[in-house]
Amino acid sequence: MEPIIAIRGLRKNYGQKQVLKGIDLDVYPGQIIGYIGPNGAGKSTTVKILIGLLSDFEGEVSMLGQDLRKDTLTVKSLVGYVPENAEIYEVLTPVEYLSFVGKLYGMDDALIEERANRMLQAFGLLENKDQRMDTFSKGMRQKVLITSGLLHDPQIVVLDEPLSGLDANAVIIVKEILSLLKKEGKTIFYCSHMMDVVEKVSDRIVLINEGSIVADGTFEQLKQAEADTLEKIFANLTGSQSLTNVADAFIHKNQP
Ligand SMILES: Nc1ncnc2c1ncn2[C@@H]1O[C@H](COP(=O)(O)OP(=O)(O)OP(=O)(O)O)[C@@H](O)[C@H]1O
Repeated sequence: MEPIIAIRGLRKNYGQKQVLKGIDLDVYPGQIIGYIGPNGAGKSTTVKILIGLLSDFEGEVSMLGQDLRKDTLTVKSLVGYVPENAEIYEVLTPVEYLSFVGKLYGMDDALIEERANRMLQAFGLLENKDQRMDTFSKGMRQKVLITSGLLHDPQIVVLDEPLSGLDANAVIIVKEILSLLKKEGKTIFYCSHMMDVVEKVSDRIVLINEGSIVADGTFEQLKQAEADTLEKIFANLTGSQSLTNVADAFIHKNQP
């Protein structure tokens, strides 16, 4: 099977700082990849490259067989992106915002309305659909962002910490949405710090540390190689010192 996302020798620098140090990764159609790593590991940088927001990288990235550098527009039309936070146009209502997003993807009005209503209803936001979003809570805005990322029925869905601000019920809905998308054959690239969710929804976990992949496999494979929970696996492979000692040093003055 051909990979739907193929990343070869991906490097990215910000000034002198090398943030991605040669990432090689093949993602196959229908996989849910949990892309995890400590703060500053390079997850969002990878995501920004995949969705075509950053183009000054070294290496090769192809999505759906298209070279990202040569055909950014096609790739963008087939990929859905759900960010953690976005500059959402707060003076708009969800209906206005989603209609704007849908039109950018070339969708017709009837399809936008049908899909937007269905998704907003699932999130319990239908009664707020004509309300300006500057009156919304963080979680309500996040639900609109998730809806806008999935509105055009993309083949690949890239999510960067999408559960930020969501209540427990919405988290359950999003987890369910991810497994339904998988059943439809969509490919999901999911970045998160919520280890319990990653453990449950991902069928492959890729752990990145300081710009390099340090583990790649199913949760079962990582468990056999490292430890019995994803939290422990994460700590084993990325913690430079005992995390308990770090907490202790944070709270207590060093004893002479
Ligand atoms: N625009 C930028 N200019 C300079 N440095 C940047 C920029 N964006 C990110 N970096 C640096 O690149 C490194 C990787 O950042 P990135 O946002 O990809 O990490 P991350 O794994 O997503 O982290 P987090 O879990 O905290 O979101 C960090 O050291 C960060 O300071």
